[in-house]
This record gives sequence, C-alpha cells and structure tokens, in this order.
Amino acid sequence: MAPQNDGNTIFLTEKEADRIRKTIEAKLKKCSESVGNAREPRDSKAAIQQATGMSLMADMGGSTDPDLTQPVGRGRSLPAIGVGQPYPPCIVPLRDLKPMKLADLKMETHHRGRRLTVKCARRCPVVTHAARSWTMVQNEAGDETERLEICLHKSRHGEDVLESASVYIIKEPYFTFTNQGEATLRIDHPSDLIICRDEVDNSSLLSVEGTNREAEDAAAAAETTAKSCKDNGNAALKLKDLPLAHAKYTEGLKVARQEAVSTANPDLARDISRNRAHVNLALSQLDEAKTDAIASLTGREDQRSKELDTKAYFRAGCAAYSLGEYQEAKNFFQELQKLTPSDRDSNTYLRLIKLRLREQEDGSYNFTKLRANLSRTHPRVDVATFTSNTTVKDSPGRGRGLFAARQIAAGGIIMGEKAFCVVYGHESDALTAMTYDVRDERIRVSPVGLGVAAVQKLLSNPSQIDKFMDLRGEYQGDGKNVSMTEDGPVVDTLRVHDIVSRNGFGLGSQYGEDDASNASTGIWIWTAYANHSCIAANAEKEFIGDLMVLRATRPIEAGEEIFISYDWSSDYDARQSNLMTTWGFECDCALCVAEKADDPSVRTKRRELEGEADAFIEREHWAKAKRIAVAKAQRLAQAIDETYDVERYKGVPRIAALRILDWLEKAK
Ligand SMILES: C[S@@+](CC[C@H](N)C(=O)[O-])C[C@H]1O[C@@H](n2cnc3c(N)ncnc32)[C@H](O)[C@@H]1O
Repeated sequence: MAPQNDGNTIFLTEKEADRIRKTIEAKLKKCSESVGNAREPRDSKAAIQQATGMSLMADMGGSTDPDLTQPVGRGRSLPAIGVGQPYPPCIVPLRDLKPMKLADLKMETHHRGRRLTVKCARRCPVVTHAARSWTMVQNEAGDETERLEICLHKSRHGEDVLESASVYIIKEPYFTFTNQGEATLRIDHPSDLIICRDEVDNSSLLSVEGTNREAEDAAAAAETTAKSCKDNGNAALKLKDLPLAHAKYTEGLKVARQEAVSTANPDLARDISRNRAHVNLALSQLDEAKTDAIASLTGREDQRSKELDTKAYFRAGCAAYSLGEYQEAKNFFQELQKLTPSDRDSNTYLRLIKLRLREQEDGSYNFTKLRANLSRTHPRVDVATFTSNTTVKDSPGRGRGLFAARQIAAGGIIMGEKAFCVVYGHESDALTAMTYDVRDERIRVSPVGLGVAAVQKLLSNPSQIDKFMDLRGEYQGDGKNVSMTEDGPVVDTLRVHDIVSRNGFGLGSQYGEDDASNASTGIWIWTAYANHSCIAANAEKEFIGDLMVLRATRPIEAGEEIFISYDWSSDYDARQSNLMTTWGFECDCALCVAEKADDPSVRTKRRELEGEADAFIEREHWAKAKRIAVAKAQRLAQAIDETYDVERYKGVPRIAALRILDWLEKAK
C-alpha cells in the first residue's frame, strides 16, 4: 500500500504498520517476562527533572509524546495505542481494600484487593499528551517516588485529573511499563482513582458515640462542620469553581445526613442538596441533580418553603428534561406551578415539553427550524428521540437487529434519535488514534476522543451505564456488570472503547474542519442495533446536528429487518476487510457470496474497469455527451458486465456497473 495521507484518509505502509506492531509487541513481551518482579526504586530528583523537561517541551508544542505517532498530513499526527489484554475496573469499596506501600509494587501486576495512597511529588508538573497524562507521585514520607499515568481520561468535570488533586488513592493499582519500557502506575479506569483535593476533608464523618452530653456536643460540632462546608461550597460557587463547590457540598452532605445532625436540623441537608442540584445541573450531572432536587423538597406550606420548593422542582424538571424524561419533567413543572402559578420559566419548559412529547410519539420534527438554529457553536439540537416505529429483536446470525414495528412508506421516517454523545471535529475532545489490538493483531483507526467523552458522560450520569453497556462489543468485562459502589459509579473504560469502535457512526464534516485525526463521531444507542447489508439496505441515515434520522429507501413491511450500509464500497476486498477490521464479521449477503467465488484476478480486472468508468464519468458530463462518448461508455459498461458470471449473479446486482449505466440512462 502506498504511503498516502491526504488528510482525510489514513493509509499505512506495511513498514509503518510493522513499526507499530513491533514496538507494541516488544512492550507486551517485556511485560509478560517481568510479571511479579520487584519494583526498582527510582531516583526521585532525576524523575522529577525528567517530568519537568517533558512538561516544558509539551508547553512549547515540541515533539512531546515519545509514544508512537503516525503522520497524517497537514502537520498532524495520530497517537498509536497498544491494546493489550483488557482488565476490569475495581468493584470493591475502598474501605474493603487493604492498604499497600509503593515499595511493595510488583511489575506487571494488578494488585487486586489492595489500595495505594500517594501524594503529588513536590514541584513536579503534569505532562499532558494527546492520549494520556502523567506525573510523579510519592509516598507519605516523600522518600519513594513513582510515575503515575492516566490514559484517555480527563475528570468528570473536564479538567485534567492529575492537575486537580493533591493526594490520590489508587484502587487495585496496576503497575506496568510504558511503550518505552519505563515502569509506571497506570490508570485505565477513572473509577480506580480517588482524588482528594487539598481543600476537602475526606475524613468527614464524626463519631457521635459516648454519653448523651458527648453525643449532643458531637452532633452540634458536626452541624457546624456541615454548615461551614455549605458556606465554603457557596463561596466556591460564587467564584465559579464548580468542581470545588460540588466537593464541598458533598462533604457537607455526608455530615448533614448523619442521623444526629438531620434530626437536630433537617433543613441543613435539604439546603445543601438544593445547592448541589444547581451545581450538578451546571456540570451536566443530571442523575444527581434530579435526586438532589427531590431530596431538598420540604413539602411545607409557608411562603419561604414554597419558594425553596419552587427552586427544587425547577431543578428537578430541568434535569429530567435534559435526560429526555419528558413526562417526568412535565410532572415536576406542574408541581412547581401549583406552588408558584406565575412562574414564567416553567411555562416555557411546559411548552417545549409538549413539542418533545409529540416528537417522541410520532416523529413530527420541525426540520426547517432545527436546521436554522444550527451553528458551529451550537451544533446540537433540542429534540426528542422517536423510536416507536421500530423494535429490537434477535436477527439470526447477526446478534440483535432493528425491525419495523409497522409498515413504513418509501421516504418515511423510520426513527429519529438524539445522540447519546457526539464529538465534533472542531471540539477539543476530538481525537482519532491508531490502535493495535494484540487479541486479533489488527491495526484500527479508532475514535478514542468519542470513547473518552462517552466515559465522562457515563460517570456523570450512571443511570445510562446499563443501556450503553448492553451494546455489542467483543470484550464483556468481568461479566459482573457492577456499575456503582459506595465510592461512586464504576465504568469499564476498556469496554466502552470496544463498544464505541463497533457502534460509533461518523457524521461527515458538518463544519468543514475534520480530517483523519479529528473526525466527527457519535453514538446513537438505539440506531446502533441496525445491522449491515451490502445490497438489502432499506434505510438511509441523515444528520441534523446530532439528531440522526433514518428514512426508508423503499416501502418496508411490518416485521421486516431494518438494514443500513456500514460500507458502500463496491470493491469486495476493501469492503470485507473494513467490515472484518471494524465490526468483526464476514458479510454473507448474496452479493458477497457471489463476489467471494470470483477469481481474484477477475475482481482486480473489474476494479480497474470501474476505475476507468469513474474517471470517464468525471470527465464527460452526460448532458453534453457526443456519440463517441456514449459509445465509449457502452463499451465500458459491456466490459464490466462481462466480468460477472451469468449463473452466479442471477438476481444479484452488478454494482461495479451501476454508475456508468446510470450515466448512459441519463445521456439517452
Ligand atoms: C452496530 S452493531 C449492530 C447490532 C448488533 N447485531 C447487536 O447484536 O447488538 C454491529 C455488530 O452487529 C453484527 N453485524 C451487523 N451486521 C451484520 C451482518 N450483516 N452479518 C453478521 N453480523 C453483523 C456484527 O457483530 C457487528 O459488529
């Protein structure tokens, strides 16, 4: 294959692919040979100096990542990431894990059942690369230093995790090597890392045991602590430090919800919950925003309480609306109006909800208005998902598939789905990487930025984890499907990336800024159940912002399976290779069966003729075609047709000839 990077397509030469394979295999070999070896202590000063140097280079925009990178034109490059054996995140609560020391780390080991507490090494910067960031951490005494790397993740709040903390607790630490053979603690699952900010006291809970008097004193002290957390949260909110405000309110709530405090001052927890609901809305943590708002309701009749409950219903309503739970949102806003009938914002929401419920019921979208409101800064639309024309059922030989629940006319809307998550090429999260997967030894071009965004969305909204994880992926995790522990949500990042690579869709370049390194991609959970067919596709996708609309390309009967085409290439070998590499299956539709039986030389000949026909179509417009051009087109169509075996292709479209035949038809 020629090394041809035109900015939109990525081609790897065998030599380049080999370099990636060899580096990653060498690293994995080194890992497997050193399983259980004792950790070698580091020279702390040299380690911090090294990080400082790397960080300076990163800031200056120099060649920063010693990992493999692959040039893809326009001065850009893709990181190349090795996918080794995936491993599940820790699902054991922190308090059940036994503490361990840095000095006890063993090479290439997942320290199951253990936890490691480390602090940031003093004056050590965080080195940030496209696909990972790292820094040096130390034990409490500061006499042991180690590298800590976090892969493909920022924080739930979008900032770099390693920048935001002073102390980290690593659950079941994984100690391994980088591609360069350097030892490192490595975090793949963000839920394996507990972040302790300087400003937050995680010891929080106060003991209220002892004599009555002591218990009363302890309760009063606890109440004071909770109140001061609330005040500090409010102060952080004023300064727009939402993550800190969230941390402070959370700390305060832990204390305020203790029985002794909540009995003495039941409104304190309500007040903090109401404030945290506001912060959660701003952070798009919608599940918690909703539960916080509900928890803050007083249900009392006095004017002040009514005002507070109006706020709470508003926050709950906004959270439910953003989660697409329109009926529930309607109930919240209606409750609000009982308390404050003159509230204008709830009226606006109730009007919007009416539209959303109608879209949800019959797919009656106002496409003109939706398109008119789209822009580069507002590329997402406010719409409901409409799926009631479809159902998901078993599709023999293909897993599950999407089926028509009723008859759909040609051109009719099969379904409309608002994206679960989209990353546009012009957004900072957009990142494509080359992944070499040791399990099947294939190199893939993967939308890792979309995977990172999906992980953050799931961590922020754990109610979505189960339906996301139900999507098809090769790697099933540990099969226990634990998505929550008392320490918070658990997301198996490696499984998310696997699911994203098999279920993500490209949106095309809506704002003309995408290339191979930053393609716009997204996940639509319901549409992801649609299987592929090369010739029986009866549905076509269309995007309006992040709304995906599937339309019938011909009349569809109730009960018929809905197929889309994952790959339109008429080149059998390229198509099969893409279907196998990206989606892991060999297509056995009538076209693929017939083409597979062709002699490879016949397929090559057909490809060449098709290329000639395409070049001809490009040169000659059918409207002005002279007789000599028509004759040439006829000869080309005839030559392509002759590459098809009459018996084998009975009833099977001769797709290589379609475009030139279309030209001839128009030129008539
Ligand atoms: C986007 S998902 C489609 C839904 C999937 N069938 C499921 O059970 O969730 C893509 C996966 O479906 C399967 N698939 C899709 N089209 C297929 C086909 N024509 N033949 C065999 N498997 C197919 C492959 O396993 C592929 O990785």
